[in-house]
Amino acid sequence: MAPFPCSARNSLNGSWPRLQAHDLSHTSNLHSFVMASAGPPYISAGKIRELVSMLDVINVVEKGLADFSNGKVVQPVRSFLNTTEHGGFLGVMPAYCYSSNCLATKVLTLYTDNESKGVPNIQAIVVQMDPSTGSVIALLDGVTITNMRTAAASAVALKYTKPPQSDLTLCIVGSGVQARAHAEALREICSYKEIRVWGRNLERIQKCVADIGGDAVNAKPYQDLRTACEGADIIVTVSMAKEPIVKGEWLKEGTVILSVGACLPDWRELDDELMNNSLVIVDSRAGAMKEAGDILLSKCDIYAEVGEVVAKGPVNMETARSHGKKFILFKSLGLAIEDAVTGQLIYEKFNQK
Ligand SMILES: NC(=O)C1=CN([C@@H]2O[C@H](COP(=O)(O)OP(=O)(O)OC[C@H]3O[C@@H](n4cnc5c(N)ncnc54)[C@H](O)[C@@H]3O)[C@@H](O)[C@H]2O)C=CC1
Ligand SMILES: O=C([O-])C1=[NH+]CCC1
Repeated sequence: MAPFPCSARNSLNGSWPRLQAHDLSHTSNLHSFVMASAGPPYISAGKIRELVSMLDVINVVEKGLADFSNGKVVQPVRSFLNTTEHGGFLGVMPAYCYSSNCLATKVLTLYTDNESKGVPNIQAIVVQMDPSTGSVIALLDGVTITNMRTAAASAVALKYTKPPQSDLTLCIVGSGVQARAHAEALREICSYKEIRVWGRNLERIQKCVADIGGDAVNAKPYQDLRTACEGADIIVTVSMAKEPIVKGEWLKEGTVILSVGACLPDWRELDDELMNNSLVIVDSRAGAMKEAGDILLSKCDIYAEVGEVVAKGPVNMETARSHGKKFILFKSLGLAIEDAVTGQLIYEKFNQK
């Protein structure tokens, strides 16, 4: 539940009312004052999942990515700073889009070994603003938004690159938060005869397989990464690896790779052979040239932004082969516009309730 009713806001412009001294003369007005002075609503993880489905998020992210590549989004490449002594990062991700009428910023932290401390590796909050005034209209759980919109962006990429055959094998490399979100989102796009889950720890792989749906969705644990990747039609990499772990020589021609981890210039998940044999689609060219270790260090070419592909139509292996490539790869780094459009959708649904 929201901590206070949305009716405390000015229904015309969404801002918080200014209070006069006489407003406090009645208990009910005092109540309104307490409500209003508490500030904008906080929309929690549970509430977000009640308000929007994964399919809703896929749809707004698809439009957001197209708008981004079409010049309708104002968004700098995010800035990251290191908390060097603690091995983490703080990122700030602002975006404004006039066609979606949204203005927001996400603040996130990225740590790689928080598990021992009992907190997630990625934590975040999204601050949603009214573009016409700059007033903060809502604070939203940024972990849920990050999970949903990241998997939604991969689902959009898969929608436009999916292999033609039915009964596909999906391999998920990693068994954390994004592994679960991707299993949910990618099932909106294709059906799978097998969902393979690889991780470094059997107990965690089995937990992830069970959370995804186990036998009901044909999910199976894999402890050997090469075996998990061999013969897969779609591979999604969602690990915290900093060195290449997936090799091009393992993959069959025509594999679609959704590469979601390795979001820093010296981090890798994929080897040079895989990168150089792939038709590479990115979420943002500017972001990729600053942050994508797999692209920067392999020196591979970029074919297009995913928003351009959304505008022009699907890409298939014929296109890849005509560029001398064996695989199609989407390199996701995560864009502020994905958070902004998702936050706006959640805020609008919150106000309709
Ligand atoms: N592109 C985007 O928009 C986003 C990308 N990410 C990235 O996705 C990846 C996964 O994120 P979460 O699932 O939230 O993290 P998580 O911490 O929940 O899961 C990470 C997984 O990677 C495994 N792992 C850790 N170190 C590894 C190593 N050296 N080699 C192989 N596996 C290793 C862990 O055991 C775990 O299964 C991260 O790299 C994160 O930065 C996360 C959010 C958004
Ligand atoms: O876009 C995003 O939120 C993130 N990208 C990598 C870590 C988190």
